[in-house]
Order: sequence, then C-alpha cells, then structure tokens
Amino acid sequence: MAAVSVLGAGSWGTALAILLNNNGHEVALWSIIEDEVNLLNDTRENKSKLPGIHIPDEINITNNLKEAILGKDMLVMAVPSKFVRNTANLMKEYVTKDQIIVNVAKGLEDDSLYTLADVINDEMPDNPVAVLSGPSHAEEVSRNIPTTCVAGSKDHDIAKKVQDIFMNSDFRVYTSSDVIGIEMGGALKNVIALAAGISDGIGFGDNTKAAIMTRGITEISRLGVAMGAETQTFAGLSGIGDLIVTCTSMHSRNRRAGILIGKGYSLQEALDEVKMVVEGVYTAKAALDLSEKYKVEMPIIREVNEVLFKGKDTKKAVEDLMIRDKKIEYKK
Ligand SMILES: NC(=O)C1=CN([C@@H]2O[C@H](COP(=O)(O)OP(=O)(O)OC[C@H]3O[C@@H](n4cnc5c(N)ncnc54)[C@H](O)[C@@H]3O)[C@@H](O)[C@H]2O)C=CC1
Ligand SMILES: O=C(CO)COP(=O)(O)O
Repeated sequence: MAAVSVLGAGSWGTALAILLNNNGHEVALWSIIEDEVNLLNDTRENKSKLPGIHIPDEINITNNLKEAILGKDMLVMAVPSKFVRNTANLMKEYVTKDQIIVNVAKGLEDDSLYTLADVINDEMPDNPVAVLSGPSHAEEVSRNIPTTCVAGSKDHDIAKKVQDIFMNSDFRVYTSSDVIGIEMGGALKNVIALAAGISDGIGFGDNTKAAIMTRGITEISRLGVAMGAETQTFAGLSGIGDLIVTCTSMHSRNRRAGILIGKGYSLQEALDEVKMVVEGVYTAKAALDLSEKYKVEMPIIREVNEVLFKGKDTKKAVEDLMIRDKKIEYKK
C-alpha cells in the first residue's frame, strides 16, 4: 500500500481521493481554500460537487501543504489547469525527488502553450511526472461505475506504479508512453465538447454532433502528431474515448456550458451556471495559438474561439464550417 496525497478538492480530486482510500492507500486530500477544507471536514461530503457521496473518515482533509506532501509516495495534482503552475511552485519547497507527481488536470498553459506535465516538469525538474486521463466523470467514478483510464509516463515503471495504485475492479487503468498524445487529447477534447454542446443548444441533431466529434478528433490528432504524439493515441481512451464521454454526457461541464451558449447565454452566464471549472474555455485560445505555431488547420477550434471571445453568432459559426472549401477525407 502507498501513501498518496490528492491536491485539489474539487469533484475530481474528491472522487480520486475516495477511490484511492477504497484501494487501501493512506490518503490525504489538500485544498488551498481553508473554507472548503473546513466544510469537507464538517460534513464529510462535497455537497456542491458530489452530493450524496460520503468521504471516508480515514481520508485526511487538510489545508496544510507541508503535511499533505511529507512522506507521500505519490502526489496527484487535481487542481484546474490555470492553478497548476502556482500549486507546483508552492509544492517544490516540500517535495523530495523520489515522489511521483501525477497530473490529472486537462488543459494547456495559456502563455507558454506548455502541456501541464511540462509545467510541472518546469517547476519540479527532479521529480518523475506522469499523467492519468480518459473518459472518467467524477460523478460516475465516485459511484463505482466501471471506468477506464490510461496512465502515461515515458518511464514504463512509473506508468506501471500509477496503474498499480489506481486500478481496481471498477477502475481499469492501461499504461502508455505517449504522454504528449494523452495530454493533447485530454486538453483539446474540452474545446470540441463546447462545440458539441453549442450544436445541441442551438437544437441541431445527432448528425451535427457526430460530425463535430469526428472532425474534432481529426483536428486534435493533426495538432498532436505535429507536436510529436502518436496517431494511435487519439483512437484510445484519452483521445476518442474522452471525446465521446465529454460530447455526450450531461455530467460534462464543457458540454453543459456549450449548450447554454448555444441557447443564447453569454460566456459568463454559462460559466456562472455550470459553477465547476470549464477547462475548454481556457484551452481554446492556447489551442488556436498552437495551431498557428505548428501550421495545422483547426477550423472547429477557430470557430469556438470566435464564438467565445468575439461574440460570433453560433449559427453563423456552424454555417461557416459547412461552406468551407471542398476537402478530401481520404485519397489513396
Ligand atoms: N470533474 C471531473 O469529472 C474530471 C475533471 N478532470 C480535470 O480535473 C481538473 C479539476 O477539475 P474539477 O475537480 O472538476 O474542478 P472543480 O471546479 O470541481 O474544482 C476546483 C477545485 O480546485 C481547487 N482550487 C480552487 N482555486 C484554487 C487555487 N487558486 N489554487 C489551487 N487550487 C484551487 C479547489 O479545491 C476547488 O474545489 C480539471 O482540469 C478537469 O478538467 C479530469 C477528469 C474528470
Ligand atoms: O474530462 C472530463 C471527463 O473525462 C471532465 O470534463 P467535462 O466535465 O467537461 O466532461
């Protein structure tokens, strides 16, 4: 058994802390927000994000970062992407180089255009860094609904350790060495989910959503491969698997925000309504910047940016996607 800390007590951090506790590990759950820690300790429930799910008494819920880090074998970073650098920066005072850092957040850093594993590496260069990603809504994982994920590390032994620590009969974990592919799939599917939600919110049908998902994974894999990822990863759990769950589930924060925007809500109104982090909004701009940097065409991601940040009419965005130049899907 291992000693593990989960950093970030939102829906995903809470669900993973419970899973790790159920796996028999010694678990701490840290949040930077003192009020959040007090509420979780008082109620042993994350009422606003995972209502009805009991947080076992053995989990040490703490606001003390030093206490959360010291003596742990693994540190799981479950804070939203925009807080990853600052959290990693705070952590480095206490981490020792044998501790494995596992990133479970999905996003990109907007200025540097770094993936989150790269941000963590940048802050804690001596630590082994892994990622865990896949179609895995906290609402279902916390109810032990069968789920599959992939643990990625360039070092197979590290990926295997992550697999061993997280896996149980309801949570199946594969390993992969394609870290960049896993991260790009996880980050960019959120932008495509916004588009799928917008289409649903407008009242378009299943045909439209299937088109967005299929052309969406093409865009994601085109950029990912240009950045060094393996094509095959985008056909896997962290690619098409996560895209399917995000574009079709009512648990999806990104899809829900998209639906509201498609119905005419402003971006801010949609974010206020969803309450939890909508990562696609933060990733959209970085994805567009990366598409320009790598000279990769990403029309759906471009239109999502137009709608989110330039107030473009959602129906006009879809129309502009439909009347683009004629293209070949495949030619031998
Ligand atoms: N919710 C889910 O089902 C899944 C979420 N993820 C990813 O996990 C990450 C976290 O998502 P959620 O748990 O859904 O978010 P959330 O919105 O439920 O939780 C956010 C949490 O971040 C922490 N936080 C807030 N401000 C902070 C700050 N300034 N510094 C450090 N920590 C702060 C707090 O503990 C807060 O509860 C995201 O990148 C998301 O894409 C990945 C897989 C599943
Ligand atoms: O990444 C996630 C599930 O795999 C969570 O993001 P969404 O809630 O937008 O689907």
